[in-house]
Amino acid sequence: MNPSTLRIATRKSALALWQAEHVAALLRAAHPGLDVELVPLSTRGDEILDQPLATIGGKGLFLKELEVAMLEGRAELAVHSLKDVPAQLESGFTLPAILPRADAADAFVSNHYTELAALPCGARVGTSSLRRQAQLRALRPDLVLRDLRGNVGTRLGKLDAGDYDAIVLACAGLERLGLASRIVSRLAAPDWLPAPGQAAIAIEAREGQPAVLDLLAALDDADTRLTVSAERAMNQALGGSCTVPVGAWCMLGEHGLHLRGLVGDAASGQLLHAEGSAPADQAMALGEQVAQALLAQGAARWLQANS
Ligand SMILES: NCc1[nH]cc(CCC(=O)O)c1CC(=O)O
Repeated sequence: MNPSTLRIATRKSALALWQAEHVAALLRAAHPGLDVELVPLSTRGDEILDQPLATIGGKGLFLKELEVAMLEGRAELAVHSLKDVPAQLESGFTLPAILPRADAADAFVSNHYTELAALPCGARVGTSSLRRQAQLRALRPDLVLRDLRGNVGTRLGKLDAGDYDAIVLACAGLERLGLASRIVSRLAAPDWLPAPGQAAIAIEAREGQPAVLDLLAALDDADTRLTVSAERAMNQALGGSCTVPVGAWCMLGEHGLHLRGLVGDAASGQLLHAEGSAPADQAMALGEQVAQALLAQGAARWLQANS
């Protein structure tokens, strides 16, 4: 029997609510007559704001409460930023749809400087992401990196208050919130790598409910699924979560998939790079192959130090 209502569990941040509303609108358009509602919830990841994310640890910090809501029958699906979704899902859950990817680049955001290279020696740059810190240190060892947590609006507020000379955010998040004008320049591949899955929105649901999964699968974008699968397979083979300094960027072209990966050390700014190509149906194997190439260069010591 087809469900007549779908309830979407979502975090309450402006970005999460935008993404959940976006999915709701797409579901209503794909399935006229279907009733789609939002179920906004607080998660541990939203509440622990006084510690750097990397030290709180715990994969899926933003997912748990949403998964509990699905297990308790308070929601049929959850909407996430794919980069916040651990490579290994909780058992019993699946991702029936991955939406077409937005701009996966990071954004250099500043009120005084036009790009990273224009920052004066010793400038204060805000980011709590180890991946961003490692790449910033590699390019500009002279910068003073400072932790910066909170949702997108909070981070921009701290920049505007003068706490930082520049901050780094995801372009996709700024664009979704109507804040694209804050993007001063892009930090993009191949010089700079995003997080695995960055800029893709994922729908999570429980396995074993074919009628619901069918409705959700209507929103899946096959090409995005392929590229992010390679990125996530690489991250998983590195034992990664969003708290380790791993960057990945996969492109799909006429000749198949091309994946670039990096593992960095946020403290020293040392980076290890690897890349590889494979036919489009070999996304998982490509991810594992690039991960092996990074491990062969000694990536494991940094991954362990941060797990
Ligand atoms: N870590 C929070 C988070 N998770 C997803 C995005 C951006 C949107 C996306 O990547 O889809 C952001 C904000 C940011 O990193 O600036």
